[in-house]
Amino acid sequence: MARRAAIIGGGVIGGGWAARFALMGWEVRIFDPDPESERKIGEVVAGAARALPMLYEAPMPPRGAITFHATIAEAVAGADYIQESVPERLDLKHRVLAEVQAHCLPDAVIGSSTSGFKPSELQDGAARPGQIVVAHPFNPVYLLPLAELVPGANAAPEAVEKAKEILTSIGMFPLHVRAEIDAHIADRFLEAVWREALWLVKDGIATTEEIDNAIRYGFGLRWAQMGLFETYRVAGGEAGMRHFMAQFGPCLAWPWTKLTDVPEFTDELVDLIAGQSDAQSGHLSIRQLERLRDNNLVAILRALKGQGAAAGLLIRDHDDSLRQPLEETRPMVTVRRIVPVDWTDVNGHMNEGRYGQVFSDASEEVMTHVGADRAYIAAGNSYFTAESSIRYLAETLAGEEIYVETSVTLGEGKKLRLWHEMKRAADGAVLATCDQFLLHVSLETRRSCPPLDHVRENVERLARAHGA
Ligand SMILES: NC(=O)C1=CN([C@@H]2O[C@H](COP(=O)(O)OP(=O)(O)OC[C@H]3O[C@@H](n4cnc5c(N)ncnc54)[C@H](O)[C@@H]3O)[C@@H](O)[C@H]2O)C=CC1
Ligand SMILES: C[N+](C)(C)CC(=O)CC(=O)[O-]
Repeated sequence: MARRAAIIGGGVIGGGWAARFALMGWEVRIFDPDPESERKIGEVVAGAARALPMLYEAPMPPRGAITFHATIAEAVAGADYIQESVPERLDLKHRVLAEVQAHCLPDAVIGSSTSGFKPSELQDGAARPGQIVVAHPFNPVYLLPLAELVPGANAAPEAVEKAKEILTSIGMFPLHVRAEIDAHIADRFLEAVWREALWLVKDGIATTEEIDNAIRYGFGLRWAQMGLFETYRVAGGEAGMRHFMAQFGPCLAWPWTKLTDVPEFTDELVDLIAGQSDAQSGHLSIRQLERLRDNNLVAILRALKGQGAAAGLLIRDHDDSLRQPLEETRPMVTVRRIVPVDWTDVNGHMNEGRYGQVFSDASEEVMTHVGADRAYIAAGNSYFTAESSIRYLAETLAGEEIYVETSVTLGEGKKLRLWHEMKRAADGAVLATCDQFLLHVSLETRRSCPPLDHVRENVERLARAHGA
């Protein structure tokens, strides 16, 4: 049975949480007094359903149901995990948390999305302070894995462990923040960057667009893959961090930054920033910007996944955990996936090279299933493709769900022949076929040779079952 999450407050952040939980197979119950919330969350979920599955090669779990409820009591009933995402006001958060605790299971985890409040401030006066933690996410919650998990001194260790288990299971990276401070780790950092950016605009040094360019063409790219310290270690050359600090440390005493001096938040400053932002991006709607952002994030995260680096490594491991063993149907469904944005070409459809990749993934699934898995390959045996013939029958677009049906048409000694049909999930249309001939090889001699007995027997059994 699907696990149940409750989302209290379904705005930008609550909607993102709802989408991530539902797309990871959780039943989601939402409470938000805004009469428009169902429509707004529907739009966030639609964007998430397009973007999140593109990060994965494995099929996503069946999507959990999202339902809307008239009271907090109804929404939190029976929930394992509750995420509070109401506006950033302490009195409101206290009232909502009290209502949640009056009706939820005593061993449910209650996470708060608060960007700035400390957990002890939220736990203050609570019926069961040990149940409440800060789980601070990043927008868009359905794509960015980080959740700062701040328990403070009062959260129960079981609640912290349970929160880590649940956040990890939905593909997030719970960063355990050991000491509670205002704004946790990441927002403290972001506020410093924001403060400097406001000064630069206010002083007429740079426009909003120039500042964005300074980030996205340069250090923003470095931060996504190495963060700050590893980046600067490399910048110190062979002598590393010590040299970097000796060379640049003294600059901190120079008047390069405004340090903690905050610009006055006047209507004039708001008009200046909002006006420049309109000039920079006003030709695009927020939904268009969200789509652009999501496409770029998917492409960046997939590139990092290919490298097994930073957040990409987390997604790769999560992807592995979502894989299900192949079922011996006739034919076998060897691939089920969403076509990611970075697979399309100038014609706006899936590039022909990616068809080869899909069929290669399908044959790898067959190999794993018959016992020619990673351990078998590491021991020096494998299959190489000797010939494949692909027919491209229909266009395939980014975001479409596809699957491959595979039959073993020949399994005889070192010969293995597979017939793949790639289909569109929406209507079952055949998009492409592939007739693939593989030879078993020794990785030592790089020449063909018979497979080990268990692999040969499995291949022969499948060929008999599937018929020529
Ligand atoms: N927007 C952002 O970039 C981020 C915000 N956060 C945090 O997430 C929380 C929510 O922020 P947003 O989603 O941006 O705000 P938002 O204004 O988009 O959404 C807040 C939602 O709470 C609902 N709400 C108001 N009173 C409520 C009540 N009594 N019970 C249930 N729902 C109620 C509103 O109708 C609204 O839909 C805040 O604590 C914020 O600090 C965290 C990370 C990023
Ligand atoms: C602006 N903010 C403080 C609400 C931002 C966050 O809390 C995290 C984010 O997504 O940038």
